[in-house]
Amino acid sequence: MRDTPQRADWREALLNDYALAVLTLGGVVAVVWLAPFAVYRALTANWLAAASDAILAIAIGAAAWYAWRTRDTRWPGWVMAVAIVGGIWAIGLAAQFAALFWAYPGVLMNFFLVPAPAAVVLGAAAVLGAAALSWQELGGTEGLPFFVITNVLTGVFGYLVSQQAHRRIERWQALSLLDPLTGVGNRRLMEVEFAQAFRCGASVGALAVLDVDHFKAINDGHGHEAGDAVLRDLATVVQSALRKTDRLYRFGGEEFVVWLGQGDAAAAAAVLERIRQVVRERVRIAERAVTFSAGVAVHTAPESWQACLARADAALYRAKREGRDRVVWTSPGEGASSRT
Ligand SMILES: Nc1nc2c(ncn2[C@@H]2O[C@H](COP(=O)(O)OP(=O)(O)OP(=O)(O)O)[C@@H](O)[C@H]2O)c(=O)[nH]1
Repeated sequence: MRDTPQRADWREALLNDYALAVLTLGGVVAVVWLAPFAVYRALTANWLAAASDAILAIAIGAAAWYAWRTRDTRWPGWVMAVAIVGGIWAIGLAAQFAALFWAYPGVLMNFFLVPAPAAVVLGAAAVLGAAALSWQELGGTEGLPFFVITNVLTGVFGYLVSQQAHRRIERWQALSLLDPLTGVGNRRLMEVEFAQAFRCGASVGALAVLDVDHFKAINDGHGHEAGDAVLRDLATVVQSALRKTDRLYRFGGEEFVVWLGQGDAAAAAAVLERIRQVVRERVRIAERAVTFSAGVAVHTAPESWQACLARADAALYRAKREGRDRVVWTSPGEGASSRT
């Protein structure tokens, strides 16, 4: 039987994003373990334990829910990591020897939720805090070293595996999501980021498609390597003119996409004007300025990114037809307007 798209989607998300997988695991524990325990403690009038179980269940459950909704695991990761420390302390405070075994998955999970130094600090705080609070249950100096050393080993294992996973992901991202010639994001990264940004249905700024003018002539006249150097210079120069919130992608060939994610059309126009100026000043081939044409579309929700990009592309073709070295704007319902 073939997977439905939704099923394949959540399975892919779990397999590809280990922070999301760990948050999901935490969410499951919160729902099937902590929440029933909170109810049980309340029914047996153990109010403090009921309250702490309920707080943990809500915090971890909400973090997992938020991560699934937004696919953003940064804040949920922190919430769950801190909740884990709180939970382990609560176990120490309640002096429940058997429940101290929760420390091991907790220490391990934190390495997949927050950066390694934070996971080390949180893990140490959780284990030492719980050990100090359950000194008696651990058998004092007899049990304590075992508890600490086995947790340290768990932490070292978590550190090694999470660091290897991080490195692999970084390498994979560099190979699959960055353009090897210019170092900027490639079309695949653009699609991933646009799908993420446009999914909430709000307006996300403006998209511009930039295309180097007469690039074939540059290649034919100066060689393919000189053409490559122009593309590299152009990417560096455009990147330097962008704001922190803007994104640059190589769409393919001599075509780039700029996502001007913040501010209104006037702010986007100012950035594009800056780009035009710096490219003209700093990207040269045999002392001659290299120019580009651009089409820009201001996004209006709920337009899809594909439709927005198609409008920017249509505007680019108008810029080429009108003589190149210019920026043509279009917005939904309006005809394209030209600014050189
Ligand atoms: N050096 C180099 N050339 C490339 C690369 N990718 C595509 N090209 C070349 O880019 C050129 C694009 O040419 P055209 O599509 O005719 O466009 P153009 O000459 O820039 O003309 P206009 O866009 O109409 O101004 C082709 O010659 C491609 O071979 C690349 O990675 N490096």
